[in-house]
Amino acid sequence: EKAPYSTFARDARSAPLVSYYDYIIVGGGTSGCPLAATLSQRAAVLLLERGDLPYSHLTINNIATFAATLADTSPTSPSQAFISTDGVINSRARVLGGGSALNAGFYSRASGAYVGKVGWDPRLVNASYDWVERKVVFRPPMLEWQTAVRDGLVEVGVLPYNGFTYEHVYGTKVGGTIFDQDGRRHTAADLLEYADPRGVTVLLNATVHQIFFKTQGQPRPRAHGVEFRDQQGIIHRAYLNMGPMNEVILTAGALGSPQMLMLSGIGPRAHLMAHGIEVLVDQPMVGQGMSDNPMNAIMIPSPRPVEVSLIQVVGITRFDSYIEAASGSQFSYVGSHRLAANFEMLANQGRGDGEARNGETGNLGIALGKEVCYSQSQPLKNHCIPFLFGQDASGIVYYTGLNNTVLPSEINPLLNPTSQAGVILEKIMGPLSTGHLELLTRDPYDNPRVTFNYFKDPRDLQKCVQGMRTIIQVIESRSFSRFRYRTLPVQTLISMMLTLPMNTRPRHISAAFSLEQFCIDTVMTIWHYHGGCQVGRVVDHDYKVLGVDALRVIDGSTFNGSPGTNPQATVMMLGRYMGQRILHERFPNGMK
Ligand SMILES: Cc1cc2nc3c(=O)[nH]c(=O)nc-3n(C[C@H](O)[C@H](O)[C@H](O)COP(=O)(O)OP(=O)(O)OC[C@H]3O[C@@H](n4cnc5c(N)ncnc54)[C@H](O)[C@@H]3O)c2cc1C
Repeated sequence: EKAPYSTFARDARSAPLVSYYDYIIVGGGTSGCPLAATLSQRAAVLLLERGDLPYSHLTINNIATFAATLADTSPTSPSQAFISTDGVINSRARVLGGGSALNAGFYSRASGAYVGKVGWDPRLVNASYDWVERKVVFRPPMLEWQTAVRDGLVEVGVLPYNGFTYEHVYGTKVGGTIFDQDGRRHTAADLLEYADPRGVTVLLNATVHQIFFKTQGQPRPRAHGVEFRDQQGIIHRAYLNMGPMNEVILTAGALGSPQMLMLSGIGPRAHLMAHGIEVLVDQPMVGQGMSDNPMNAIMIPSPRPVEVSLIQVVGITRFDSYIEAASGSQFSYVGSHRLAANFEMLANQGRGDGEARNGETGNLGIALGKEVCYSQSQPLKNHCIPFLFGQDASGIVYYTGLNNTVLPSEINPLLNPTSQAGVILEKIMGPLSTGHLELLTRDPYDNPRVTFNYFKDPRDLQKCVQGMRTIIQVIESRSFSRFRYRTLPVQTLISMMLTLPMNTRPRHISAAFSLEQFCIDTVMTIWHYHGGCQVGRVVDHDYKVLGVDALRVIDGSTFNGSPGTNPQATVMMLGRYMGQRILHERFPNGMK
């Protein structure tokens, strides 16, 4: 450790208009930070991040305010909301540390089989994981609610129980977390503490608009610099020093990296031309193979207090569904406290701003109100959600599932923030369903349009159904019984889920009875989206962009499948791993 990274990270407004480096890294995220720290040991590195320092945002720091960060949709939010064309509300990072500054903290390595399939060197992989773990990974506290989920998983046969381990092994385990014992978040930005401060410059609020290429006198286009803009819109240019080993490296994430390639002229010809972008390399695979592991969940109101916890336990099943859980006030799966607040406001007013539903009546004979439409609020603008609610004569708010099961608000954690609940969720491995990404505008600050095609492959749907069945068994297990109301059967919990504004997709009556339809209607993201610059399609096995020189992509956009149960361990590892490999290429005779 050489120095705290805040000593060499500064706002881009103070940067020179023109500067020169050996490596220019675009995106100070989960892989960009460890990569920059590693390369700085032997080269001059510029790391450009469009967001700010993570710890200047108070909500990032604290485990209890996980959802509040995602709910911040202001233009300077560290979390940039987007909705895929599938109608699933999602977030991408805009902050140093990237997704590791927003995420639920769970840390779990990729399997040996994954490492073998990708073709990584297992020794260097393990050393790189160790390097990450020494700085930012902790053992979670495992209090009562998480323990009940763990015991429930074991009771229903997700075996063996493997105790606390970072390894990816079948059965139930407790994994690592980037939240320390005080619930304080550590991020990939902390890995910059490994950097040599003389070798690295980190510029914040620096949005890269374009990569420059030399074409004259080159066998093929060669990256030689980037244009970035500071917060005031001032244009700066950074170029590579002379030298055959110097490179621009994209670490802008699964949305940012394919977007940046396209903005720089590498992508499908017709699409680039439609946006008036000069085509450098016609590369139809850029933006293809986008995948997001679907997440489905059941929320369980608890009669007893529960701890505030994010993911600590995982059940790794043999049918490729991973069961995880979170508890306490943050309710991550809704995606946003703001949605809950919107709903609460509308419910208390007893009206939505959408069309009224005609005189439907719940099973308690309460006249139910309207569906909730979001005409003002981002990111749900112009979306209606079939979310019915009503009030009885005493003014108590009720809400209803599609089969008209009415629950009083005191056991609805969304309406009653003081009540206690947890959520058990499942994510499917892979997934096999894929989609694509397209530019909407030429402004790198705007989100591209993304389609994930959740459950298009029926095998993904079957994994979801099996995962949901396991969740139901855990809820009904003896081990978990203290944390659920006996008066709320699972069927009611399922109905309750169908009322929550977790996505903008239509809900079907049959979803209350068919787990297939439930999976489709209530799909959410676990934010593990990846692809767009996949190995073998856009980059080679050394992560070099096909068809050009001096340009690599090293981040989640290169994955053909999400690694481990959750990807961040492997994304951070990959930054370190590739940093080491690039330095070995640069100094083949040794680092000294
Ligand atoms: C809410 C949430 C919860 C999650 N929970 C977990 C979890 O519990 N466990 C787990 O393992 N994983 C989790 N993940 C997933 C994990 O965090 C991501 O897969 C991982 O962080 C992706 O890393 P990356 O390096 O590919 O991209 P990122 O970390 O997103 O890095 C990309 C960086 O590039 C910057 N950038 C983009 N475009 C530009 C540009 N034009 N100019 C300059 N900078 C740019 C962005 O601001 C960002 O900082 C979660 C993710 C989210 C969002």
